[in-house]
Amino acid sequence: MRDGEQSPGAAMSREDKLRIARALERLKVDVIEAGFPASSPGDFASVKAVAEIVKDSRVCALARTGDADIDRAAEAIKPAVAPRIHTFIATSPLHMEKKLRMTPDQVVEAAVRAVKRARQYTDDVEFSAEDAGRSEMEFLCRIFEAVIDAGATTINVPDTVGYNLPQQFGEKFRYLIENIPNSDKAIFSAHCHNDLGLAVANSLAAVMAGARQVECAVNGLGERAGNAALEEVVMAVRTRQDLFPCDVGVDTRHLLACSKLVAAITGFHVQPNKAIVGLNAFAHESGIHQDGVLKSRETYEIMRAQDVGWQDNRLTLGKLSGRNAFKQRMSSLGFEFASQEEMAEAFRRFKELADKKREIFDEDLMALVTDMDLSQANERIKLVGMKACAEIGETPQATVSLVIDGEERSATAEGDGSVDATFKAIEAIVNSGAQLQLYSVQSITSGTDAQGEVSVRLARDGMAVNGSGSDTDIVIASAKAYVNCLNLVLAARAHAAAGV
Ligand SMILES: CC(=O)SCCNC(=O)CCNC(=O)[C@H](O)C(C)(C)COP(=O)(O)OP(=O)(O)OC[C@H]1O[C@@H](n2cnc3c(N)ncnc32)[C@H](O)[C@@H]1OP(=O)(O)O
Ligand SMILES: CC(C)C(=O)C(=O)O
Repeated sequence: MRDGEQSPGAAMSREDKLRIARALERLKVDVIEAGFPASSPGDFASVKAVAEIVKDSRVCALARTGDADIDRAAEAIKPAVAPRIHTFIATSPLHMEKKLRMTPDQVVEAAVRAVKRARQYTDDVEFSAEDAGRSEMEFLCRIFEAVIDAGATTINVPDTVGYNLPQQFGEKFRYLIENIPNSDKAIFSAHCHNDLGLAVANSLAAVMAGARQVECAVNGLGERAGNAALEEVVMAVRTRQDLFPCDVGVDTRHLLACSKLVAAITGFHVQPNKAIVGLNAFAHESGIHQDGVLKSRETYEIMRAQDVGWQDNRLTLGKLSGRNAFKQRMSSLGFEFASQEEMAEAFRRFKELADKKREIFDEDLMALVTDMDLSQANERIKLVGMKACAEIGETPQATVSLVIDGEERSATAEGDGSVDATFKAIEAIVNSGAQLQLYSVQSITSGTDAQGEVSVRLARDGMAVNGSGSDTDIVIASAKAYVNCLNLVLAARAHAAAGV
């Protein structure tokens, strides 16, 4: 949480940190580094609040080597069941000379003094040699031996600027553990940054070489290009138990929920192709893969989607998909083909459509097999008026007027926000019984006058329908998308009723 928050733009309030701390505890992480209490009164209060509520994980606070930082950290974590102080100082020639303006001897002295002071507050003290990735090995051995003697129980080796390569980083751990006389009295830890995209690989190399703590962040957040992604480190160790000499205690079924919470709080959304928690991490688009997965999941999946919190894997349909996936999806929508010829003809038309359209939705498939062109579907419902009010301290309200088959009807409803109130007002008129499965807004261009494009997915009777609407006002765009979806649902239902 501490380094994750160092992502530019990801600063978190006390309430945000509490929500994330609860999620991390549910995930069963061993240590939550909650913040840097000396950095501000607000962060001090956040760390203290986290220390007060977390019971099952250690709660750690970061501090520079100065007395004031250590004392502030100690005060913040005092309420914790298992408090840890993490103190650090830079050890690379560049940092010592240019940033700290200290000699190596002064750095060792400051480190030892800080660890001893921290030990007066807790017997769980971590020491980090900042920029260890560019530090001299002999100096690292010297300072680590000294701080272990002073009482440090965890020795962290940060690749602060993400400069190392996996083999090299692993070698460093091997060298340190073998050459520091008292290395057996501390747990060695890796803290890797992702400047070269190697944070996870370097962390894993460190574990192979003897590290037993990995400092990581959900979704790989952190200073600059971020830290090692927690979910990737955890699943690599869990999935390759044949190679790792240790396991992790994390309850992986909460990984996705935790990732979503962190994304929602920080506003840093996860890219679709992100390992483990990206939307496409368990989605198969191409025919050969889909066929394999349908026959035996393991052909193209090394992990189970359910084990990291997804409901299931997904077979998406597009121009690269094959007959088996197409047939399976049609069957799940309730269509069984009467003959091979009928199936071949439907598949031919599916491919034709897929060449034109990037994503194929369920209603496109319905249209294919029922010969109806949903894009031309009659608009039985028309949005002719709407008003939405949102005032601070008042419940949002919306009034919507629709013309349905020529007859105008209006309704007013309240909701959790203007969009929710609008959807409720529409439902008060049409009473469709459909479930809202997805709502997303995207701005088509930048600027506050940009058009908002809203996508809505409604599901009914096992069929999902996607509608969209755009407007410079996102509440109106939302109403248009919902009505568009309802028209598609009605068209599909009418077709089904007509037995087409
Ligand atoms: C690698 C990492 O991620 S380390 C963690 C980084 N996180 C942060 O910096 C977030 C919190 N930081 C802050 O809020 C502020 O930087 C503070 C409160 C810590 C310090 O603020 P300021 O007193 O205004 O100092 P400023 O940030 O300008 O400079 C840092 C000072 O700390 C010193 N310093 C840096 N690391 C250490 C250390 N480990 N031990 C002792 N002093 C240190 C620097 O040399 C510099 O000292 P100087 O002012 O004598 O030149
Ligand atoms: C304080 C240390 C562990 C750190 O964040 C870094 O070196 O990147």
